[in-house]
Amino acid sequence: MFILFVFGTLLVIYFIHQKRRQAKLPPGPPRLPFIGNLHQAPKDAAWVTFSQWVEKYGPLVSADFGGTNVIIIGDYETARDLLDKKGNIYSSRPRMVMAGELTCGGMHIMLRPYDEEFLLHKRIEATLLSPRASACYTPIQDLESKTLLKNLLSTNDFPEQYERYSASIVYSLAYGFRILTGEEWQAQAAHEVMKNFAYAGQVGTWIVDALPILNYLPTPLAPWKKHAKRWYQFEEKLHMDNMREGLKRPGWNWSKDLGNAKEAQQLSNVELAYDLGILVDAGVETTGVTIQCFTLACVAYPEWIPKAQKELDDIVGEDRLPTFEDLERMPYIQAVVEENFRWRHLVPAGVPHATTQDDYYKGYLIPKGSTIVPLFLAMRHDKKLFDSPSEFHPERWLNRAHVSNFGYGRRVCTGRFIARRSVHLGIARLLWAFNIKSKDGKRPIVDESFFTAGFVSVPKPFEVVFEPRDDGRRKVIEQAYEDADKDLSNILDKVREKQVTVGLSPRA
Ligand code: HEM
Repeated sequence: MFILFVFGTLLVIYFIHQKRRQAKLPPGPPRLPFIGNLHQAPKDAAWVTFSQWVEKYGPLVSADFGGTNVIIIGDYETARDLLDKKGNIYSSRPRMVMAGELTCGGMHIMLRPYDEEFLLHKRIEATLLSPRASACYTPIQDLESKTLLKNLLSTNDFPEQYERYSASIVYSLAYGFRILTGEEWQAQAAHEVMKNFAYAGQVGTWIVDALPILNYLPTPLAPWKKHAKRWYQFEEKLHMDNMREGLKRPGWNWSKDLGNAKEAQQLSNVELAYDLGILVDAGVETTGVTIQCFTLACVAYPEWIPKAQKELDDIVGEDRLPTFEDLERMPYIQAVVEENFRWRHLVPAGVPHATTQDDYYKGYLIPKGSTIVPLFLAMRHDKKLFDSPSEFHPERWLNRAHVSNFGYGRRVCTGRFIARRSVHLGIARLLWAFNIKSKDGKRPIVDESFFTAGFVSVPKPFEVVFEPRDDGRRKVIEQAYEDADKDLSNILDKVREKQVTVGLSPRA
């Protein structure tokens, strides 16, 4: 009887404490006892429901998904105040048992908690991804974008061509070999890895993500462990095979450089292979899908294209391709790139962060362990900042400071200096070379249903014709490709030399 009384009292105290804490949380949809908002947790296209909540409750929303406190950030100001300025609190990641711990063995840098180990891996990679190092990789982007244009003279299959472009840049850097067709076994296996990862990370699919304690169960009672083990083994083999290949290839590359890092000596080969493998995976889909969105904007809102092409023609002329140096002098093309990121970001719900201690913001409590959703879609379609946000208007960016397209604070995308150049040069050269038109001559109506609903949201298939703007340009493309140095080891050694010239000390 006494025990029951004590237990009951503790329960009442607990509920009063919870209620008090809840009262201090940011506003949000009403919660049910015990499950909170679990019944409203979106399985797909979470950004749609979250954006409705932001519209209703304001730029800081809280929800409770079965005990996980979720804080949704719906405008740039709040994102900067919390994720950038309070990076010491907001830089961890939510725990993902199935995707992070089991499928990737805890070695996926994007899913690592913010701790000493994460910082060690970040430091080792930083040398390869710094602004100065990234600026040395332009000869690879130059070759791959020439290859992209040449291929688009004979095919309109742009999603595959963009993926080849993005993949070949990072494979060249990481492993010293190019992706020439996309049919290579490494590219195919990488697809399998990304598919498995997406499935492993699917919200609401794995009970162990809701109840991590279940992970202590032995494998016969935990069927998810069998899937995860198979996926882990497949991915580990791919990353290890690629790294071994990279070490054998002639010329400088990341596999050799990373392996020689002083701090790398305390890491196993598998950890190093994972660091490289994740960088490569992170670079493929992101860059390719970003340029797909640009292509969709070309056919859905073509009004801006003549202005962009005029700027290209004024600065570059008809007889050569745009270069990296030209990009600096083309504010309209820069505005196109910026608008492209705003109009449709490939991760509309952003990549979640997590808090490592309680925090207060404008009187609201943000509890330790909260999942923080930087809701890119709501920020980019904020009507206070952008008129008719669903339309594509590069003009918005001509007199406005650019915003972050690569995340926030201490978890900001480490590949952004490479990615931005790949996207920028790719877009400038495509616009210089082609009239990009929809195949049936109609403008597609682009709304949410035009995009897939997974974590990475991709335009659904649409048909486009890449028509060289004139015969002279066709010849320029063919000649530029013909004349390009295609000896990758030679290019990589030049990349290395360039690094030395700008004062860097390559480790291989
Ligand atoms: C257009 C292309 C790209 C876009 C739009 C993009 C975007 C992002 C975003 C939004 C994040 C999450 C940031 C945050 O949590 O606040 C991220 C993380 C990351 N990105 Fe990118 N990215 C791109 C290309 C790349 C490339 C080329 C690489 C590697 C070479 C790369 C490597 C990474 C890594 C390693 C992380 C995890 C950082 C961490 O957790 O600390 N990304 N990226």
